[in-house]
Amino acid sequence: GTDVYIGLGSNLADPLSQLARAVGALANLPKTHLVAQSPFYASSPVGPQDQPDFINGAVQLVTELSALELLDALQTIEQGHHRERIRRWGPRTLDLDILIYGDSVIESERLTVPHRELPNRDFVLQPLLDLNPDLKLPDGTTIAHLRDQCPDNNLRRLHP
Ligand SMILES: CC1(C)Nc2nc(N)[nH]c(=O)c2N=C1O
Repeated sequence: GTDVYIGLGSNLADPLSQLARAVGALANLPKTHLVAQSPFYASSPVGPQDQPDFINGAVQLVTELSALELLDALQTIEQGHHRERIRRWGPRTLDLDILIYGDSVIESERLTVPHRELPNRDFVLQPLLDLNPDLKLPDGTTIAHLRDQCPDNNLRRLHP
C-alpha cells in the first residue's frame, strides 16, 4: 500500500471530539490501515482571525485506495460531520486534507498533493514531525527543514 499523511482540523462544535471521531472514521476506511496519530495542537487561525482557535492533528495511513478514492472518502467523512462551507477560510466542523500521498506529486483541479499550504503551516508541519521525524516531500525537502523555516503560530500541544 501507499504511505499517506492526512491533516485534520476543526474549530466548531467541540473540535476535540470532532477530531477524535474523525480518527475513528479514518481507521475504518476500506483497504486502509491507521498506522499512527499525532498529538492534537491548538493554534490561532491562520488567515481570517475573526473565528475560534483551531485544533489540528495528523494521522499516518497505509492504503490501497487511489488518491481520488481517498479524497472522496475524506469528503464523505467531512459531510458526516455536517461540514457547511459558508465562507472560504471560514470556521468549519471538520477539515480533512491529503498532505502527502507516498512520493506522488498530483496537480489536478480536485487535488494538489503535497498540500500547497503545507510549508507555511506549523499546525501541519509539527504533527507530521511527531509521526515521522525523517519525513521528506517527494522532492527531497525534509519536513524538519520546513518546520524550522515556518512562521510560528503559537502552537499549543494538547494531548496525549
Ligand atoms: C482558515 C485556515 C486557512 N486557517 C487555519 N488556521 C489554523 N490554525 N488551523 C487550520 O486548520 C486552518 N485552516 C484553514 O483553512
